[in-house]
Amino acid sequence: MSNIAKGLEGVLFTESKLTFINGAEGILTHLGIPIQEWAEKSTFEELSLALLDAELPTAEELAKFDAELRANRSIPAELVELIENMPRRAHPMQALRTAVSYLGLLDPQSEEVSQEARRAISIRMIAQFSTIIAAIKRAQEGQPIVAPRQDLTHAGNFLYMLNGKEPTAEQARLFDIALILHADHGMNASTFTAIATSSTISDMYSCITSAIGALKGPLHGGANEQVMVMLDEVGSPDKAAEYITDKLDKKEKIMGVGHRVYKYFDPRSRVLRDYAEVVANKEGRSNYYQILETIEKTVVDRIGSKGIYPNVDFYSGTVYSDLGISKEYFTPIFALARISGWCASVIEYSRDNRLLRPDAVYTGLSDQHYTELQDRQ
Ligand SMILES: CC(=O)SCCNC(=O)CCNC(=O)[C@H](O)C(C)(C)COP(=O)(O)OP(=O)(O)OC[C@H]1O[C@@H](n2cnc3c(N)ncnc32)[C@H](O)[C@@H]1OP(=O)(O)O
Ligand SMILES: O=C([O-])CC(=O)C(=O)O
Repeated sequence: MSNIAKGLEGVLFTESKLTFINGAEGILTHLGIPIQEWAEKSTFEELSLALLDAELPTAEELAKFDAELRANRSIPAELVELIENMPRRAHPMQALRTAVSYLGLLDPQSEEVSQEARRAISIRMIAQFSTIIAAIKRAQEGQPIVAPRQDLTHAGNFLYMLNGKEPTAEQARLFDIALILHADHGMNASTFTAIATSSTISDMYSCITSAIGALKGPLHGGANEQVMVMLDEVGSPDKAAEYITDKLDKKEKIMGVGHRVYKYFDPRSRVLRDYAEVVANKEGRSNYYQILETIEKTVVDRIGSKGIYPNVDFYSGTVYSDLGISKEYFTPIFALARISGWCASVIEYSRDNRLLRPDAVYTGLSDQHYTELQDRQ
């Protein structure tokens, strides 16, 4: 009987210097630095550069990178036109997948796979993801697309393009922290997908388009949207415990809890919970937070012993809601942050590439012969 690692659980397929996770204790570090410190002291721009180069940048390197990001925010007019003409009913993740694939068609460097080209394309994609996602939202809502500004931070400019008005410094910083928390997470399904694509020596746009497809599913990045669906279904805090108990009795999954690696609190969920609480204390928005608190308690009491605790997707939506972002855009926002981790991981793996090609235990028939169609039952 062969040993099958179902879901590749626990399989080590490469080495990485970027991200360390201790799932039993709920520890996450990038370049050895705890995620809480990145969230408190850094910026999305700095973490993105640190991941791309696998080292902490100097002030000069960061300033150069930041300037490159700002200079590359605009997207080609052909892509704006495509976004404006996309079907309104499309989910924004479908739209993002198509837009990124199209961006690859428009980039004359897209087929280059040297490390230098991969890095240059990564910088452009990190810069342009925010413009694409904001444009998709504006177009889907029938509003004019807002051109990027160079004088705002990455997070501030995204909120500006999304809402058509400049965010406060507090809003921009809150969003920056959310981006930091989502930027990278080891060999998660979408990063693995990006690496699997790059391992055939395919181009960056193909890697990232495949990663977007993997992130979209509700067992991965799509869970943040589903948490909001659940909150709306629950409706009020007094109904939350019964709702969860009922779901667990029926052996249904609760969205935003459980994780392949964390068997304790995902540290990112703790940071987001603190911000969600701040948001909750603002007038009129406490309902969601109170429902989440009750769900967390009910889940941990009932199945915490199985290692089921809130993950990063549990509290993020309440923070985004406060920034005026509707739930269909929660997963695109995840992609807006994870683009850095995807690009950095592809670059890291490509340095010493080996084709990814696992195997399956064959359980089908043997010693068969072809039966003519008319002779089959
Ligand atoms: C950014 C991210 O990708 S974070 C994850 C986002 N996804 C979600 O929030 C979706 C909800 N969560 C899940 O579906 C799962 O926890 C996953 C897919 C994330 C991880 O799943 P796995 O590692 O395959 O865990 P597995 O399915 O083996 O679960 C172990 C046990 O916990 C239970 N369990 C796991 N997650 C949940 C959940 N969300 N709700 C209820 N029970 C759960 C399983 O039913 C199983 O119980 P059993 O041993 O009695 O059969
Ligand atoms: O690591 C995982 O499997 C999922 C996750 O939390 C992430 O991608 O942020």
